[in-house]
Amino acid sequence: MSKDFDLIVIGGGSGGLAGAFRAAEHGARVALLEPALLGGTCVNVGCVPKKAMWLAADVAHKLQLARTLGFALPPAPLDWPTFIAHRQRYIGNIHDSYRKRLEASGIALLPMRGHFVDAHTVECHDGVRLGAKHILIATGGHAVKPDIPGAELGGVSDHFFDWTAAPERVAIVGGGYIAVELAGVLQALGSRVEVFVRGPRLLDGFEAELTEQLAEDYRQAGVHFHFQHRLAAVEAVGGGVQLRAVDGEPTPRFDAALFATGRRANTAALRLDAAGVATDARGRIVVDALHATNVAGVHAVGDVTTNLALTPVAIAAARRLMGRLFGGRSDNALDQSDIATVVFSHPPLATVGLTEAQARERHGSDVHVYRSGFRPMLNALADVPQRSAFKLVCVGEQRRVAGIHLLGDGADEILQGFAVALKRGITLDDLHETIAIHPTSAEEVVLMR
Ligand SMILES: Cc1cc2nc3c(=O)[nH]c(=O)nc-3n(C[C@H](O)[C@H](O)[C@H](O)COP(=O)(O)OP(=O)(O)OC[C@H]3O[C@@H](n4cnc5c(N)ncnc54)[C@H](O)[C@@H]3O)c2cc1C
Ligand SMILES: NC(=O)c1ccc[n+]([C@@H]2O[C@H](COP(=O)([O-])OP(=O)(O)OC[C@H]3O[C@@H](n4cnc5c(N)ncnc54)[C@H](O)[C@@H]3O)[C@@H](O)[C@H]2O)c1
Repeated sequence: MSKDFDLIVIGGGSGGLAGAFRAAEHGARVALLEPALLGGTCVNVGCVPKKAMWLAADVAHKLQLARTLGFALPPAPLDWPTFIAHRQRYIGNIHDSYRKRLEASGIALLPMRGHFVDAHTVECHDGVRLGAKHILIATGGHAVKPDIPGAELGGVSDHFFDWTAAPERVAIVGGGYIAVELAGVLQALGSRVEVFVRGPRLLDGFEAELTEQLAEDYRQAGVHFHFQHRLAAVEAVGGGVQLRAVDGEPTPRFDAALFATGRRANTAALRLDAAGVATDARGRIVVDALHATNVAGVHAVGDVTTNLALTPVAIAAARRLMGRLFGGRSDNALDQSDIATVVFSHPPLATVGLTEAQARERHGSDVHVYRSGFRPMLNALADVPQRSAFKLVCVGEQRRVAGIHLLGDGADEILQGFAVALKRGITLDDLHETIAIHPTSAEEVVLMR
């Protein structure tokens, strides 16, 4: 049996759903294949449950501050099952709203996997073949563990979201987004956390000064770091695990270990060769600025491609693409420069544009850096030492703002508006001409000199 559509979308995560909805808005007949829960990584085992856990950790921090400031609160450890019930209800509501929207948009949802038969035909898991002029691949990625003995004894972020209590002692391997975010949450919710980083620092690609400050904040909160750690094996010991380094040194026992060592594109099961779709050495689909693959009619967005692996990037790419395919827009490439991003650490680290090192590489000595270090009022009131660190990177005689890097409470919410300004090419003078909002942390951004 074969059924024809204008568009077949493989994968119902951030990019796939955005593409399906936008194509249907433009009047396209759309089929969407998704074998698992609607919303993909972000909704089910990524941004959403992660942010929920981050909020729980934030409440734990605030309770601690409240006690210091004189609120007569008894110790209040988190009851994980209660919180998880709230978290999952929230996620369930997202599933319901997607399902309703798919129905209302007339999108055919097929709850199964698909793979290519040729560039215009997808075979579903049940053998049904679908044909379409356009196919969008949006199959995302999955967490990978290092290829070392005992790796199966450790979990990945997906497993973290199944936990119903904080383990007493946790080892986290990795120094990127997920390692830093989960370390912060687990520490705040009562675990003793040790982080094993193979390099010399956290969060490569982020502003080094701020990541050093973040590591110091984590240390003060009780997190232990092991930089330049060369992991050789994970071993079972006394109902838990220990990590063994290349030099033979074993760690003490942990109740659980999590790998946060990167993700790989979900391309292996797509039979891309049947359509002739090219991938890079890491299995990611190669796309041009318009999200076209090397095969006419086959497109790809999101984590399955070489783009930045962030939900808003997948969504924006899919919407642009559908505008071009079905909305009559001709050149509709996504501008992927200066994408703002936040690491949901404690406190959060928000960044847009060039770091100082990147700016110096591009602009030599014509780089001007402005800093602000201060204690947010709540921390000062409670006599908590944690400070915020803001940094502006400007270039040229005009002092065009090329990078904004904010570490501190509220940074996650402050950055979005300044990211618009940076993309519009503002200068330091523009910031200075803006009257501050007082008393806030955000005002520091317009006062740095
Ligand atoms: C722990 C964690 C936290 C994160 N936090 C953030 C954050 O705070 N902010 C942010 O912007 N990004 C965050 N991300 C990244 C974000 O989740 C991804 O960038 C985003 O989900 C990518 O969307 P996607 O559509 O490309 O893929 P996905 O959302 O992964 O969706 C892919 C879908 O394709 C389906 N699929 C796979 N193979 C097939 C097949 N053969 N046939 C049919 N369907 C298939 C899968 O079941 C899945 O539902 C986080 C990621 C993780 C892991
Ligand atoms: N707040 C957010 O927006 C957010 C949060 C989580 C994830 N994400 C997205 O998901 C992606 C994946 O996150 P991630 O943290 O898994 O990846 P990542 O690329 O950010 O970090 C991976 C880390 O693992 C280390 N590593 C890799 N292989 C290793 C090995 N064999 N042994 C030891 N360490 C190893 C790397 O050095 C790096 O520190 C991110 O790059 C980001 O795009 C975004």
